[in-house]
Amino acid sequence: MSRNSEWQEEQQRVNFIIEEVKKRELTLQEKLGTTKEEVVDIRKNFWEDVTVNFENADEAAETHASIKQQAELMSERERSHQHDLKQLKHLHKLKDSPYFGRIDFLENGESEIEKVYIGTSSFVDNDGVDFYVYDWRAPISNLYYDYGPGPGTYETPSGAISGEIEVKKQYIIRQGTIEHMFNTGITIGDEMLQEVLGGQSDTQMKNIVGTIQKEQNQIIRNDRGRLLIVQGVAGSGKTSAALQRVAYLLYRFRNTLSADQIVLFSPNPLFNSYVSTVLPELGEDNMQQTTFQSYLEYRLGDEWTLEDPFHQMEYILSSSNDELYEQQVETIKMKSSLYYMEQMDHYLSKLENEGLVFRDLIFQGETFVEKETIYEYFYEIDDSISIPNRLQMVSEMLLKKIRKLEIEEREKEWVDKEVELLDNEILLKVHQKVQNEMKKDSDHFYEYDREQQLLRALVVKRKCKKIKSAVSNLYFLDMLTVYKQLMQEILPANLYEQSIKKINEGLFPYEDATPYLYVKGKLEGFQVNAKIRHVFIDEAQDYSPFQFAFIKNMFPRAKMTVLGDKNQSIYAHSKESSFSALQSLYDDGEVEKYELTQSYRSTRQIINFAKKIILADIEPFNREGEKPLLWKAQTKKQMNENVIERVKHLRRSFGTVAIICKTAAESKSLYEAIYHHLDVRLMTKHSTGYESSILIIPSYLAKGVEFDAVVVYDASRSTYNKESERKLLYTICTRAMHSLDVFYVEEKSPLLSNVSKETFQERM
Ligand SMILES: Nc1ncnc2c1ncn2[C@@H]1O[C@H](COP(=O)(O)OP(=O)(O)OP(=O)(O)O)[C@@H](O)[C@H]1O
Repeated sequence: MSRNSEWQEEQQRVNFIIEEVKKRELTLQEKLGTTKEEVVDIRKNFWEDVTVNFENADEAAETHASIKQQAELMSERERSHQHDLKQLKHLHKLKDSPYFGRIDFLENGESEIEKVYIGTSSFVDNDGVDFYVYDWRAPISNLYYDYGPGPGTYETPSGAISGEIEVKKQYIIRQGTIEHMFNTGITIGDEMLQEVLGGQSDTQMKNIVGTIQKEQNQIIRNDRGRLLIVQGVAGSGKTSAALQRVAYLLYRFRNTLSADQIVLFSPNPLFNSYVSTVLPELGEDNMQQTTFQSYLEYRLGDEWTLEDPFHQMEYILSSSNDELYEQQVETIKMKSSLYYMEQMDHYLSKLENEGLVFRDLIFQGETFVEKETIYEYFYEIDDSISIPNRLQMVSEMLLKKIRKLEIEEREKEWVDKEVELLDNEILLKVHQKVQNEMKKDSDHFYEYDREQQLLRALVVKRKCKKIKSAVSNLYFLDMLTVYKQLMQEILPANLYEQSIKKINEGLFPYEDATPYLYVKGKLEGFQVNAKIRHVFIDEAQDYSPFQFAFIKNMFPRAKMTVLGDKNQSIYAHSKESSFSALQSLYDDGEVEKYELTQSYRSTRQIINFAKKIILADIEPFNREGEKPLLWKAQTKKQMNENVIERVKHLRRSFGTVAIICKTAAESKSLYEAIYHHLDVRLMTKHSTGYESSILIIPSYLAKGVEFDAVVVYDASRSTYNKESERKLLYTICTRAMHSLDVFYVEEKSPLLSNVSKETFQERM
């Protein structure tokens, strides 16, 4: 068949499918209208359609059954309505681009080749027999991602199916028109990827279902194991694989798993919004998204104002002259190790027999129960009972005491005064209550006395509310002192003193938050989240072993997918061994590991430059661009002028140009220096999104995100000179898709000394 007539035939099929989709949309819209009316109708007539009669037990049971039946009918209609709405969303997407791939598959033992078209969701003919389009997550679609032409096998619930793939094709269809069509081999074609990756960056991440690579597909579809670890170089598609994996799991386990049972921990709010459109674009609901910081804040409640990790980061990146700097870094490292957790466990086990610290219980400004008494109560309880259970028992004991106190207090003088201060509304309510009582019981003693009795009880009850809730929430345990004592026991004296000083300054140090919550959980009982079935941790190299262990503990029923790049770890607590520490928390058979070495984001020239910074093994994708430019200036003023000119030039070709500074302080001062000359936007830790434009952004906030052009600001010896900043510099450079410029004053950073001259061009 000539290429032209083949193209025409394919376009005709696309037209046919789109017509069918439109028809289905109409039918569905009509159905949706009817279901909606039905639901409104059921709601309106709910009480008319049930027979309500509570005269005797039989009638009541019948009433109950009738209400239940009616409620079930309504929720069934509502479910069907939701299902149809989702279906409509899928159809809407198919109308624009019904599919992106095709394989012609001859199943062993069959004589007819099946043409399997693959798109973002399935579309079946009216009889429900023929698949016009298969969902990319359907078992048969796996052939498309895992094989080229030749033999292929896919798994189904009833066993493996093998056969021969005769043809493998890819399409780019936009607004119903085939724009590109290729025959392709095992890797999903270079042409297609060139087309996708060569485009301009987006302020929102795109789905990659049309071009998922074989090694990414393994990660997306793996449903074995409890822990899946992905170590992948910058731009290798870890985040993409994670998001498509969420979509896959929602499809594969659609009867038992919903989006709100999945949580993604992401590095910062900007990243959160950057990835938030991928799942809706695939017709799925978004999973829960949070940052570890927000999660800690939520867990700490109002008890503390938590230092944010970026505050810590600013200190680490800009205060190396501080005399306590080394000590501070050492403390952070110590508190993030599993060794610290073990030491804590050891200390906590000693508390079984002695050493917990309590607070006096105060009522009306006076000590009601002394802490020593609470201590005695606690340690008198059988020590075979766990600490959380013993604390509960003490709490109940104290509540009993408070109830007794309540009765005694009613007779006290202070109550008279408080009764007088009660507002009229309450007086009226109590009066009415007494009137009602008197109707039922004529024998009742005097109305006035009864009213007084109730009012006094009410006043005392109100006064005791606070102390009762404090006791129920175990505030009589002095957690902070326990935690301080524990640090004193475990840490060397100098680190201990510094830690105490930091806590006393008012902000709760970030490095203490997880250990503190761990101790609290161990003593008071963990409030675990058993609803969550999958936890995803992106940029996982930035989590400490302690934090991993904590997350595992908090989500006991969840499987974990952990994605990171050891070469991008930028926090003081990060360790190369973080992943192996995490692995050590699982049995060998529970862990699945993958490595991604091919980078898709940046041009070959950018990767060749960046990989020399860390001497890593990265395969660039075959996409060409300009060599990075290194701009030398004699003064800072000149560097700023160079940046302004270059950015103006870049902006003519690119949508988003990011000027990446080392710290937030530097970003701000650059912004102030250049905003009169350039239309720039300053990104801060509070930024949740951006439009295609010129941005100034601190290094650590650019994590996980990408830009058309990156300008590395001030890569001078004076700014980047510590070995610990090597990975940061690498991370910054790998944010660039098409163009990279590095600016410095006088002498470039020694961290660039391994980068060979052939990989860049110099400018003065
Ligand atoms: N199979 C693919 N098809 C098309 N684009 C892809 C594919 N894999 C990755 N990409 C693109 O490569 C870029 C990098 O992907 P992603 O952000 O997922 O990588 P990452 O490994 O999380 O990166 P980093 O660790 O550097 O933040 C994105 O633009 C993504 O769309």
